[in-house]
Amino acid sequence: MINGLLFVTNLRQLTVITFSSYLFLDFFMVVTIAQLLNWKTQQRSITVLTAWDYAIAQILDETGVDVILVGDSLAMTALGHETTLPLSLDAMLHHAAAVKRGVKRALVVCDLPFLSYQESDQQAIRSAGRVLRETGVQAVKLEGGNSTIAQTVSVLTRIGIPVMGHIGLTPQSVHRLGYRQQGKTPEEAERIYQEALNLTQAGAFALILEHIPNELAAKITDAISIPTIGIGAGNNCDGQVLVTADLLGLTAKQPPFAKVYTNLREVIKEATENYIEDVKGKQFPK
Ligand SMILES: Nc1nc(=O)c2c([nH]1)NC[C@@H]1CN(c3ccc(C(=O)N[C@@H](CCC(=O)O)C(=O)O)cc3)CN21
Ligand SMILES: CC(C)C(=O)C(=O)O
Ligand SMILES: [Mg+2]
Repeated sequence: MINGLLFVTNLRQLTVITFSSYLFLDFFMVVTIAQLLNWKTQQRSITVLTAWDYAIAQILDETGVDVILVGDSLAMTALGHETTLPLSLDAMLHHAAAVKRGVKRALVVCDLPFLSYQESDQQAIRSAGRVLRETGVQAVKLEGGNSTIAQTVSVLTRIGIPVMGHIGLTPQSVHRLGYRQQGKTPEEAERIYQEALNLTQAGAFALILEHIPNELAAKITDAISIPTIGIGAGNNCDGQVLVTADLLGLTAKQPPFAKVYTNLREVIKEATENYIEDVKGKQFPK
């Protein structure tokens, strides 16, 4: 309101005000799937981060991040498993419900764990249905883009369950693919491109592109109407996702494409050492 009064003073200020009120509105608006599509057309980058519990989700939501993903990477980062495969649907529901309780603004998406959707469309409906009913999150994500997976996405979408796709490096296939970059040969790139079209056609509302060449991610982003969210897929996607445990430096080792913004392992160690010293030295409690 105060800014609105200021704009009459000169034209340069008007530009500043308009821009800042855009950010201001973004910050207080609850994020919807329709908004993600708008942001793609406006070329306003979509920010996505993972979360695994209430406290982290609440902190991330307060920053104004757009989408919070309850990623099955929590099997590795929070539960200590070697891969994402051991995570059960019940364990995922437990984490997703906690995350959702911490979120007021961001759109919350939950990964469907390994073998909670690949068996049949019926299994996918039951699993995705449980995720929505028992946790309150707004959408599910599943891995792959072949015709079978696209069919599953189509079935879920048609019964009203929003689905985010995930192609390129799909960690639930680690024993077949490893963690190498995907889509390096022209044949592989063409297959991944087709998968992006399949999933768009099937009704997915957005696509994760993981660990594929920049040019392939750019080509897919240009070709499809839904937002692409990259991780190790270059700077030409409609948004980016990072595993929050990597961003915070909670993980001992990160993928080559991750950016570590702070070292919480060190911060936690120092605080803990200070506590131990205080107790042993009778400095706490006073
Ligand atoms: N903490 C964490 N961050 C992630 O981004 C993440 C997970 N966990 N768990 C699930 C998957 C696994 N991811 C990974 C893990 C390792 C590489 C990696 O080290 N790639 C190397 C070597 C691959 C190889 O040959 O084995 C590369 O140069 O591509 C990539 C993605 C991404 N996802
Ligand atoms: C890295 C993101 C896309 C993910 O699927 C996860 O964290 O499980
Ligand atoms: Mg995942």
